Amino acid sequence: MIKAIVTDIEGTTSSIQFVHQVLFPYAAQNLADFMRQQRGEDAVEVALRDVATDAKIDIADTEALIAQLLDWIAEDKKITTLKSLQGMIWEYGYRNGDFQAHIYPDALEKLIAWHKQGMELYVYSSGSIHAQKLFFGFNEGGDLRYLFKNYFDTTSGAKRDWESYRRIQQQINLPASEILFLSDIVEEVNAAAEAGMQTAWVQRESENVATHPQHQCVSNFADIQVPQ
Ligand SMILES: CSCCC(=O)C(=O)COP(=O)(O)O
Ligand SMILES: [Mg+2]
Repeated sequence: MIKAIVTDIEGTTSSIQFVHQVLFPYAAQNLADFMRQQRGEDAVEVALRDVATDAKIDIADTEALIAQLLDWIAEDKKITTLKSLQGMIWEYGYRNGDFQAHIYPDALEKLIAWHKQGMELYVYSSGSIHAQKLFFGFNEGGDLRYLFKNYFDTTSGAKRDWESYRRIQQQINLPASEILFLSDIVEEVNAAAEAGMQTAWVQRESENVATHPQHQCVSNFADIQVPQ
């Protein structure tokens, strides 16, 4: 019996291209202006203090902090403080109508159907919770935030670490076996399975879907089985 579904975003509900060709470049292009305008704001300073400590940079050296953050964006680092700052920058783009977040039609259809059936839906992404709410709030499918009961990010831990899924399961407050986790990254579904969750490995761009003994293996949401 599945009572809750937790989904990844990039590569699962939505295309990798949108994240890598729209969101990441927007953050990179607007980072310097954002930093120069927003230094002094509490949330920005909290994030920058972590960046300065992690990278051993003087907190007063704005240009060095910008250079470090640009390197991390280019390397697609899933660092919580970077993700927090990216979310703040994306907010301008979404609110300005520069872009809307992508969602695959099969994901949209299934998420709506599962929600109507009373399934609890959650998101677990490396993007900050603020960024996730923007993603589903300013979405090609409309404002989809009503679909989700809660959101988890890397403050619950890294997505390839099984203990992160244990923490999420405790927050959801259901037995792990009643939670289905969806992701395009096999290491993430492996970690969720290690924590006892049911899993579906979503392989969107694959001509031939690889099989796996522990996971449902699908190419889109229409093929996901949800025993109820
Ligand atoms: C919240 S949308 C931006 C996604 C993002 O920043 C990212 O790194 C994608 O990570 P995911 O865990 O969704 O694959
Ligand atoms: Mg993903």
